[in-house]
Amino acid sequence: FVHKMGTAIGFLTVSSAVTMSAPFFLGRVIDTIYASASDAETMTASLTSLCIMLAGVFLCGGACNAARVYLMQSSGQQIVRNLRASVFSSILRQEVAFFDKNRTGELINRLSADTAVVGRSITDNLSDGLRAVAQAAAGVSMMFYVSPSLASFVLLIVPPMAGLAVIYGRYLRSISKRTQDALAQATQLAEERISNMRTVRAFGKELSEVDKYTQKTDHVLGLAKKEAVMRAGFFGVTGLSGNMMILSVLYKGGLLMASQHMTVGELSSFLMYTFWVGISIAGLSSFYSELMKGFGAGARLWELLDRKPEFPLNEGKILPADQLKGQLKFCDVSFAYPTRKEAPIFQNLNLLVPAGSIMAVVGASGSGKSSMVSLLLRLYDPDAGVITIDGHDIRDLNPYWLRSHIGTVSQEPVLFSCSIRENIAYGATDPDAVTTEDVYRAAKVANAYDFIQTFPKGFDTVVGEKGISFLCEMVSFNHICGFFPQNPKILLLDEATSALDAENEFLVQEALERLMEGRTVVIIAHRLSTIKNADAVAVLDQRRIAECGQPTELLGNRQGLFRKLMEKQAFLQEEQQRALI
Ligand SMILES: Nc1ncnc2c1ncn2[C@@H]1O[C@H](COP(=O)(O)OP(=O)(O)OP(=O)(O)O)[C@@H](O)[C@H]1O
Repeated sequence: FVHKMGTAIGFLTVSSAVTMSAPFFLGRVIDTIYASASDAETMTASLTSLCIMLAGVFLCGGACNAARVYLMQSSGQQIVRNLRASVFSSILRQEVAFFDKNRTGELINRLSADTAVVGRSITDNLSDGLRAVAQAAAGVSMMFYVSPSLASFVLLIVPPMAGLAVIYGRYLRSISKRTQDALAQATQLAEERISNMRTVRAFGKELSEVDKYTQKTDHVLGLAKKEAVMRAGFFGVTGLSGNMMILSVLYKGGLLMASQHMTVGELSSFLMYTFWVGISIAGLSSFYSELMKGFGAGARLWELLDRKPEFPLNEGKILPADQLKGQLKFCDVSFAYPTRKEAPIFQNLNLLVPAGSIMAVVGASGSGKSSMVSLLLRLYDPDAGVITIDGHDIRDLNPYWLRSHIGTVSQEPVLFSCSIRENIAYGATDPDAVTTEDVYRAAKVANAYDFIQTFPKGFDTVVGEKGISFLCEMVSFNHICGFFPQNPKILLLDEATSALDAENEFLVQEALERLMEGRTVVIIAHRLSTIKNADAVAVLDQRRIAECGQPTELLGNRQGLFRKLMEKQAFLQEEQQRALI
């Protein structure tokens, strides 16, 4: 990169030198024409040779300029690419709580829009800016060389213009940050509504959502208009002062010519230099505005790039896999989600899941069943207390290692929009090494093979529908279990309630039961059959485990919470059946 930039700056120097020497030589051409105007033959000869030489020099300058633009642009695109990769990597490293606080739309906006703004500001813009600086400097020097007195007169205009530029730059920087923020909010709104389109449609909110989005974009538009007014004012003033400058050069230059202090060629050269300096200053001011915009967007990016995730990603203790028994223990665990500190989910929760046993967790909706799973996966850390696996605090363990030894099947698995085959292989350590046979074998273990074959495209079906994705997750999970060395000792299952039809549900259930053998299982249970087959049931209530014991034992306690919960469920099921009839 440094090498490329160095070469580009070399080309820039040559092309600018050629450009900036042009007015000087053109002045000479004019003087030649003037001096030999009466002698046509001499004039033709000297004019031809001068013009041929100059054309060669200009050709060289043009080529250098093209090379500079190419090099700058390509290294600029390289910077944008690297920036995008680093920002994406930094986002993916953050702890789960970070994603509760920062919405997807906003992060996507940083990844696409902010990187583009920063990219533009340090690529094309930097290249044009450097050129403008070089040309302005050379132009001013040449102006002094041609006529020091005229130059000092003209340059009186520079200090007030510089002051104006500084004020304008400051304003632009702040407004650009506000515009990017407003844009992020609009993107976030759009992202949420598009991804929850079903809800929007169900409530018939399309028009009001369009209104809301329009309001957000109106805000962006308002800011953009303010920026436009500022820009208009600034460019108007710079344009006007440029013209005034030329006018004053002609006036004062004319007087100097009259007093024989300047030739017509010198005045022409000077005028051309004034033009060049004017153009370069205009270039500098747009360079400056783009740079300020880049700083505005960049500030948000650096913030993200510099952010250290609260949890390590891949450091900590690794236990020998064959020694892992899978005993799980919650000791006095208290926890509240970082975004809702005022609403604790657990307070002094205690639970022991012996190695190799099946623990069904039940509780009312919102009692924190899924939160227990999140804590076990170390997506969040408890505020107090410890969670251990075989007596080891999970905070001391390597999170990668921990998660590779815990198999999870969630209620609503979100898969990527690729084929079932690719989704099945996703869980593997090296998805590229997974063969078609591996995929089929995994599908068979999960009882999903026949089901998947019923789709017209079989394993090449692109995942989307809920039922299909659930089965795929099953298969991918089996894959990890059965064919890969990790072979998770611990399973965390969030039992599906409704995604499948009766026949497939039976098949999935059967596959799950086969998988549970010989592993420690924590299952968020919704079915009575699952609960009855578990070794123990834990009932979550009031931020702790209210009851824990064998299912039959707990059912025996008529006043117990479990019994009440079950009665309610049985009642509800009866109601549902009656409604169906
Ligand atoms: N990421 C989060 N940030 C803030 N609050 C959350 C988050 N996830 C869940 N909660 C809240 O924590 C509480 C417990 O949620 P949790 O999903 O663990 O309950 P649950 O028992 O699994 O419920 P359900 O049976 O409906 O899935 C709920 O009030 C929920 O709104």
